[in-house]
Amino acid sequence: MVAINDLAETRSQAHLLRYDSVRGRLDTEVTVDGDTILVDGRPIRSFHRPQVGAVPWGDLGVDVVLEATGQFFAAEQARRHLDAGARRVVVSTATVDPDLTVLMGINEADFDSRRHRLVSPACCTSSAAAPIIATLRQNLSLLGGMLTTVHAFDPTKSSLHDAPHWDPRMGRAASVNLIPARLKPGSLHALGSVFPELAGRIDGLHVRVPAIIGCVLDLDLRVDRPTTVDEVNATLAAAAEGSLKGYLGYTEEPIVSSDIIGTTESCIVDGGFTTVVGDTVKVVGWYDNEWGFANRLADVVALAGREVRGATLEGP
Ligand SMILES: NC(=O)c1ccc[n+]([C@@H]2O[C@H](COP(=O)([O-])OP(=O)(O)OC[C@H]3O[C@@H](n4cnc5c(N)ncnc54)[C@H](O)[C@@H]3O)[C@@H](O)[C@H]2O)c1
Repeated sequence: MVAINDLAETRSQAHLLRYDSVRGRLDTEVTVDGDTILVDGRPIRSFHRPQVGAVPWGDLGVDVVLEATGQFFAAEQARRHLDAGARRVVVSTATVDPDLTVLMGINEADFDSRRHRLVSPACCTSSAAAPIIATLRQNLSLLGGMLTTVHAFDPTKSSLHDAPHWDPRMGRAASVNLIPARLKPGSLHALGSVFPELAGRIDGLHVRVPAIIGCVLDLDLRVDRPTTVDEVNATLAAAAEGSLKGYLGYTEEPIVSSDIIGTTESCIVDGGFTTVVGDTVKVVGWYDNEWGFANRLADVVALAGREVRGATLEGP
């Protein structure tokens, strides 16, 4: 890592790297020298520039910028990092207009370093649904779907008290409410772009709840032929041990959300809840919205950076 840009002062960034209320204390030396953070002796420059594209990434020799402020995920904004000299940009959420949405384990082979300069790994929820969809569509044609995720509250909401917000529900105190919202267009675009048969045929909502980390996904898919719980579970369990190992997990243990903190898969299917009624298959899966998704971000940053130095760029 070469540099960080955040509104927070350097000491505060270093402190939050060392101490985390969920993951505990980092077992590595972190010190500060002016506007440089030293992690195990390795220097990381720290900038504090609120405008996107204000850090001279080119001068710093940066290959990939991870745009993770939550403010600049639209392509028009995130591309300013490219104007500032970054070779590639990965946005940390689902967006409607990336050069490519990469769902690890599913379509990373589509990544073309020459054409794809702005890449999205989707969001934690769409990347949790994706390995289930990718697995079941191999055996069953998918006609449509609905999903609900019960999701730990996150910094996009007011946490402690009611506050003004463009979405009145999102402004309400997240620590004492269940707060429903529709899935964002970026999440739907991510799934529809990688699974074209579901474009316009999948939707849903998330319900933010007062848990610090952890989400449970309830995914209902309409399928084109009769199936059984055993067939669905066997297919998902096989993928978890085979083609999607590391991205999809499978359990029949009676777990709750605390039990998935620190897991690295995009989703862990809870086979005990799989249900089939008529042409509808319900699959339930757990995911760590922070550490699990951070692992996907790291995967996609590595993918975007891998060939960057040798790549010949197409277009501006
Ligand atoms: N938290 C999750 O579960 C989760 C999961 C998947 C994706 N995401 C996505 O990741 C993004 C960030 O989420 P987060 O939970 O890490 O939020 P966060 O609030 O913890 O982190 C955002 C950081 O960006 C900094 N920042 C804000 N505006 C800035 C600006 N103009 N310039 C520079 N720095 C700025 C903030 O100081 C903060 O440190 C969002 O797009 C979110 O949708 C979050």
